[in-house]
Amino acid sequence: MTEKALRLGTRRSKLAMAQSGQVAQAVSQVTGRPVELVEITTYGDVSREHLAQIGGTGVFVTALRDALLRGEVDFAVHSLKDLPTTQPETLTLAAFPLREDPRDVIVARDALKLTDLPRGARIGTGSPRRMAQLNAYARTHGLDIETVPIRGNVDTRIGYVHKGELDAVVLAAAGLHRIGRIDEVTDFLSVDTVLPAPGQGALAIECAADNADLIAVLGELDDPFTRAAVTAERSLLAALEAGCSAPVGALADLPPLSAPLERGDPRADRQIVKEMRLRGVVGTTDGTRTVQLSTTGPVPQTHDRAVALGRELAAEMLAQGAAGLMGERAH
Ligand SMILES: NCc1[nH]cc(CCC(=O)O)c1CC(=O)O
Repeated sequence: MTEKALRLGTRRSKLAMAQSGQVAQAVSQVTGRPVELVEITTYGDVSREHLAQIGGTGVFVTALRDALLRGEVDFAVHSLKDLPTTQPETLTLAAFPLREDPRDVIVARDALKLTDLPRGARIGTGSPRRMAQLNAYARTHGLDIETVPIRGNVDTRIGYVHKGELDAVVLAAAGLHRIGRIDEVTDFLSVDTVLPAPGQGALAIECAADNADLIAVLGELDDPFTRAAVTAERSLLAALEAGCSAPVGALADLPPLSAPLERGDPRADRQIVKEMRLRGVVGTTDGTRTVQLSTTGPVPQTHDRAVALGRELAAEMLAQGAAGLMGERAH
């Protein structure tokens, strides 16, 4: 007997199709059921011009969630960094699969790295978070660069470099990896230089909150460390009351080791490493003022502890004046 296919609702952008396809394969493997992609088209897909005005990625998330709530699809895959921090009660994030590389990267002309860019180099990014941190880095490291606001999908953005309109653009490693263009990266930016967006590099698999059977099978794709990390990062973002386009960077990862690793050292095993470091940053887009803090402790073992970790770091950031740096928004 052939089992009925599970329906995965997806946007039709190249990135969305790539990540939905990858998750579809994984889900089909754990469930033994075929997974069928159902393309959800929104006004935002039809008109890029209007997307800026109607509110960025929010429209896509809303359209996917409407399809889930109407029962037209069984589950959906989101780029976590594009997902609002408020979760509707009727829907559940059933799995956070193992996170992809969370770093931001540069695609530059002539294989240039960030520190090789010539005086006056123009770097394209529409993200106030990236602008703030790149400009702050430039100020403290004697780099003379200009951040230029751009928008559009990954192809469009890389196109600015190929056409010679910009010296470099900033993108997420994860997106390039998923669409098979990671080879075009000319510099992987250290997270000490640019902290990624909360949830960057992670996907979230969402389904109806009352579908216990589906939640259970999707849960097999969940990576507990990824879940703890992104929950803390998104809690930090929510506590800073920042919109998705605000200049907030956050990353929870393994803390640096106090001593170099030897071959066979058990600390290399993530199961044995029990510590997590959470870092957060906010700054003005011109890079003149930033508040960056970090905290290290045991990997939170429950949702509530991960949420508390993010809130605590946000509270410390607010106490150091973070709120005053968050007035700016992307256009
Ligand atoms: N805002 C666009 C977006 N949303 C998710 C990704 C891919 C990276 C990810 O999944 O975190 C990107 C592209 C980018 O920032 O370069």
